[in-house]
Amino acid sequence: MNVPYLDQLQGKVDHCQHLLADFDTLAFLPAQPSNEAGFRNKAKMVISGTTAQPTIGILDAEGHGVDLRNCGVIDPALRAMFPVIERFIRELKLIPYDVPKRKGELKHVILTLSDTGAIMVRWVLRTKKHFVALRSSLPQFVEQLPPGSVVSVNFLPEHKAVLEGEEEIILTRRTTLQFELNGIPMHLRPQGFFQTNTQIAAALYRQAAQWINDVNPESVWDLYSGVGGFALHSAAPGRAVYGIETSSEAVEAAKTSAASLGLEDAHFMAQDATEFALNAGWAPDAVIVNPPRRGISAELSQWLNDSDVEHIIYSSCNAQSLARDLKRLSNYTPQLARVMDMFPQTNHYEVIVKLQRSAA
Ligand SMILES: C[S@@+](CC[C@H](N)C(=O)[O-])C[C@H]1O[C@@H](n2cnc3c(N)ncnc32)[C@H](O)[C@@H]1O
Repeated sequence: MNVPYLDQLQGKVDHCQHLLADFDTLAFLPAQPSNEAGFRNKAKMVISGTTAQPTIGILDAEGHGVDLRNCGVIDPALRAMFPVIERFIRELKLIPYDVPKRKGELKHVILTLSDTGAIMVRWVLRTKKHFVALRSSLPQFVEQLPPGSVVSVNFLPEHKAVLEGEEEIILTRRTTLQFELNGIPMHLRPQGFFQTNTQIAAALYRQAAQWINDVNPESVWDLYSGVGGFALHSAAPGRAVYGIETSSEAVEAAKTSAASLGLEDAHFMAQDATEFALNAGWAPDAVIVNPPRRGISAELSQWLNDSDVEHIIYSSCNAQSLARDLKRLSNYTPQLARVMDMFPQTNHYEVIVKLQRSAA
């Protein structure tokens, strides 16, 4: 922060070029800039303090609440929700969880904003104590939300430094937050992953779709597919697309999008990406991978390296694991890369790389 935006962006390009310097075939396209403020479509807020005076933000080193309602990277439409959240905490007498004392009920509020303006609000509670109050006040709460919004309650009974638990109850009749990126409808269920910067997510999917269409494969695997952004953008008549993702919630959301687009040759499966590839018994013409920060497994790199896959698109949020994985993909030539600034005001960025199998 406090670094002029274009200097931030250049710093990320320099960092990425440095990490990928061994690949002398690689050309960098101009980086994709983002809005430098208000770009985050997700606010993961810790609730602390008291019922009368809750803090909405993060915890300090001693576990006490620090208010971050005015954080400039959060979309203003989400920031506008914080007074509503505060009012409901007071009116329903919700007791914020006190981390040092391990007491209280309301741990977090997780908000996601769609490009349509609709919001998903997830209340993360320790126990069911406040559940009835939240459910009974749903009509009044929904009145404060934009049309198309979704409200749920998540239970995190353990005293753990994680954001959410496994059990989730959706309170609204609507169960998915709907986005529309590049004209493609996408659905997000409460526990599915969605890229945190909608503007850059749309640019990322456009870039991948352009590279896929340039080489026009008959079959594409989208590994680590989340709610299906890459697969849905890669679909075309005469082309089969397969999205593989461990979160069954995300897979269900991707299937809903594919059905609404009438895509008959788009298939989404809840499975480990490595297991899927190693047991598929066939290889597609192109593979897109977009793994978590740890990158792809050594087994998946090995399988890809020995496969008949002609093109790989690797979208990474960690250029360090990307550099390691590109080294393992020694039978492929990295051709093009583009830094996509998913996370302005931080050192983080997304980078997308196009590879082609090297001539034998
Ligand atoms: C960086 S996100 C990318 C999601 C998606 N491609 C998108 O654009 O939103 C990584 C995804 O990988 C999923 N994931 C994590 N480990 C996995 C594994 N072993 N096999 C398949 N998917 C996995 C996560 O649930 C998450 O949705």
